[in-house]
Amino acid sequence: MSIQWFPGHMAKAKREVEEKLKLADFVMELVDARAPMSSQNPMLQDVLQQKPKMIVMMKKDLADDKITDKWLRHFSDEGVSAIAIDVNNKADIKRVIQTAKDLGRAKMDKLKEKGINPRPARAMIIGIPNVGKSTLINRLANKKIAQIGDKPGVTKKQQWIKVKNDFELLDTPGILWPKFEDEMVGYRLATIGTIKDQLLPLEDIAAFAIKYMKEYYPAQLEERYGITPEHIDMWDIFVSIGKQRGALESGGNVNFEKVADLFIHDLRSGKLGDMTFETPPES
Ligand SMILES: Nc1nc2c(ncn2[C@@H]2O[C@H](COP(=O)(O)OP(=O)(O)OP(=O)(O)O)[C@@H](O)[C@H]2O)c(=O)[nH]1
Repeated sequence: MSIQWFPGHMAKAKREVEEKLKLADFVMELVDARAPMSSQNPMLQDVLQQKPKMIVMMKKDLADDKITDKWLRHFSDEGVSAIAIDVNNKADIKRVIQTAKDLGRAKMDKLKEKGINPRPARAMIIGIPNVGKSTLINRLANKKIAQIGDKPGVTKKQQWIKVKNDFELLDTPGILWPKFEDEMVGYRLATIGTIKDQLLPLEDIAAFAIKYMKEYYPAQLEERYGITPEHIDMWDIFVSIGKQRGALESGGNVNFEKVADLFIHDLRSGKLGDMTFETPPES
């Protein structure tokens, strides 16, 4: 199944981002550390044109550290400065500020060479829904500015916030929607809770994630649900989880929807451990 956004919505979001971008010297592109490529927006590159950008891999506390390191090497090989952060870690926020300051300074030095008076560099945060844009803006601003929600699509409507004396940040982020030409992108984003659950059937999302875990994180599946490599059949796996966790209907049959719901809840809340659902192309 492929997911379609309304083309009108996407075009409007792109126009809005392009408008705001005119004001910014550089961009912080936020991606989810658990699916760093799928949570990038393919349109961003042509929207950005020549603007410098840094990538901030959000939610690293929920991702697999080994794969996060691989992604950081991948972005570095591509010549993009990237950092991985847990938004609730103060040292990580300092690293965001330092990386942004360096990127901004490079841009301002170029202006100085052209004889233009230096001023604080201006940054804008861009990312797909629910990636953590508002939370990061608030941490950088050191106060509550943007609306935060744990459901996609909460950020609404700007001024410049001074981030220490290092740079200025636009108080509203740019939202670009993910694109699902590859249905795997849709499944990865649904698994980590970035797209609305209504877009794909929950049982399909759970089946996708269980299959991925069987291949890459079998120990975590076994530890919580007793699912071993002998469990080959997805039906069998759902029944096992359902019986073990009491996801039953009144007649004692396993309720598949409940199983999918509790599994996805366990996964998103980190109860199944830290995981990443996408590896860099070369690995
Ligand atoms: N564990 C963890 N959670 C995070 C991190 N960053 C953000 N979150 C959570 O992710 C959820 C979404 O964050 P928001 O800041 O609302 O995301 P947004 O990108 O502004 O979302 P929209 O308004 O939908 O565009 C919230 O529940 C945050 O607490 C992080 O580094 N680690």
